[in-house]
Amino acid sequence: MYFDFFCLQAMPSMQEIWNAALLELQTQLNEENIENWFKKLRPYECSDAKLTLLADDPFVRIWVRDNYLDLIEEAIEHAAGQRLEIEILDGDGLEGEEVENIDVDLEPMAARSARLDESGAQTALFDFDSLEISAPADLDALVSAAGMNPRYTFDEFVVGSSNQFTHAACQAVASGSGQTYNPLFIFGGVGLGKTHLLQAVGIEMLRRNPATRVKYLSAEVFMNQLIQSLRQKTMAEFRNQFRHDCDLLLIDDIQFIGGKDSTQEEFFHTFNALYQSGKQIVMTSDKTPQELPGIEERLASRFAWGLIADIQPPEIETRVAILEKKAEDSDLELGKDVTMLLATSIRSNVRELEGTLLRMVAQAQLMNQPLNTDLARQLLKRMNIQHERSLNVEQIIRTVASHFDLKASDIKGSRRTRAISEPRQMAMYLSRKHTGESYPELGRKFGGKDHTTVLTAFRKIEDLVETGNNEFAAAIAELEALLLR
Ligand SMILES: Nc1ncnc2c1ncn2[C@@H]1O[C@H](COP(=O)(O)OP(=O)(O)OP(=O)(O)O)[C@@H](O)[C@H]1O
Repeated sequence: MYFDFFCLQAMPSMQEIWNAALLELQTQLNEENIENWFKKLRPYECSDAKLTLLADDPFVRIWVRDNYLDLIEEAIEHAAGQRLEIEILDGDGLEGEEVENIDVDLEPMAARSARLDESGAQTALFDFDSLEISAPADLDALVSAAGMNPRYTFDEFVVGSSNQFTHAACQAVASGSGQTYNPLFIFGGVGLGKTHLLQAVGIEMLRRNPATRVKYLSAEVFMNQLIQSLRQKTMAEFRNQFRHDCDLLLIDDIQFIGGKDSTQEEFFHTFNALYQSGKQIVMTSDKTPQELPGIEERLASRFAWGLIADIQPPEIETRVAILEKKAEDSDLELGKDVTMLLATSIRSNVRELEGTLLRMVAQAQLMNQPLNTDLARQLLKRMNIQHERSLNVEQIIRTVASHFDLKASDIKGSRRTRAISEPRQMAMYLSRKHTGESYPELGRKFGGKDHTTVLTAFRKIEDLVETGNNEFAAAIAELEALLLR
């Protein structure tokens, strides 16, 4: 067997293969992972087909086997030049080679690869530009190891006018075409998808190049790690991990460092070091840099050097699309009426929208009932969620009348020409659906009609909309868009 190990024309030892694999893993996983799992393994035996590693701690053995085996196999394949089966055995009582110095060279693999390519003198073993993560499971492992949620991808994000600018900026950064957007500063209200987009940048960069050293953390975690490093006198390592061992820094909720002077001081130097070496920084916040309370001017001005992008609460079409996507992803069947009811009840927080949907579905299942609008309305009431803006019958009558060039008195009157009776029936349908008032009460509000007239109108329009009658469905959708905006 011939190993091309870091361009040295010699057979590498089992220890060298393991060291090289660890070096590659170091470029993909954070230090904590390396310390907790990989430094606790040692190579034991190597044949043409198999490399055996030992772990003294049974938990480490099981955890690594269940979570990182694919990654190890890939790293070993790159190091050894061929695929080997990896086996992890209980090391208790077995002698293995101690792994002493895996930090032989902290220069990132990608940089090493590029330097060697440029010189042309040698062939680099690792070509990260062409390195593709084949199985999504590998990407998921990288993403989880970086502390991110594999679900927070661009694909899972529903784009609407409230977030399309920020979404586009994030995509530009992730594809490397947004080099002037440094830093990218995302701000917006609670639960609107800031963290989702922030992590989507990291996930996309890892997908494009698994060797990217992505650091994702909240500003609070940054501060906690800083305090711990000060206590444990490990500041050099703390600084290194952010200032040098990082290609992309994703900081969530930067507003947290407001008023925390030492954290701001440290972050200021981290920011400068990364910025000067051309490394991308993306931050999220609940306010613009200038509005952040307790943030030093020198930091606030730096935050505004690149691009500031905001996320607004989603408009009705986006709320509906988000609900449909979440329902589809969870294999849930959600009627159009229920979707609309939820989308009109929760307007300003996507997290709440998503959470309420899942709770409602779970409760309907527990009660063994289909999730129709009546049950959904009851559940919303029980969850103490009111329509954020409640519609009343008068408003609906006026809106329908003006949409069809009629007067409110036509809708409430008794003329039965089609041009009037159809809009009247639609107004009755919308009133029942969006106010939930009883049929007799609605009859009174529609000019003293019998409750069966309202009931018949409601059922007729509901039927037409559900069976996909385009003319009626389109008219109702237009009216709802007008009423619920
Ligand atoms: N446009 C969207 N498409 C799909 N899912 C979304 C969208 N916006 C938000 N979400 C979902 O809503 C939830 C909350 O989003 P996220 O945590 O990113 O909000 P945030 O703005 O960071 O909130 P906070 O201000 O509380 O930190 C997540 O599950 C996210 O996937």
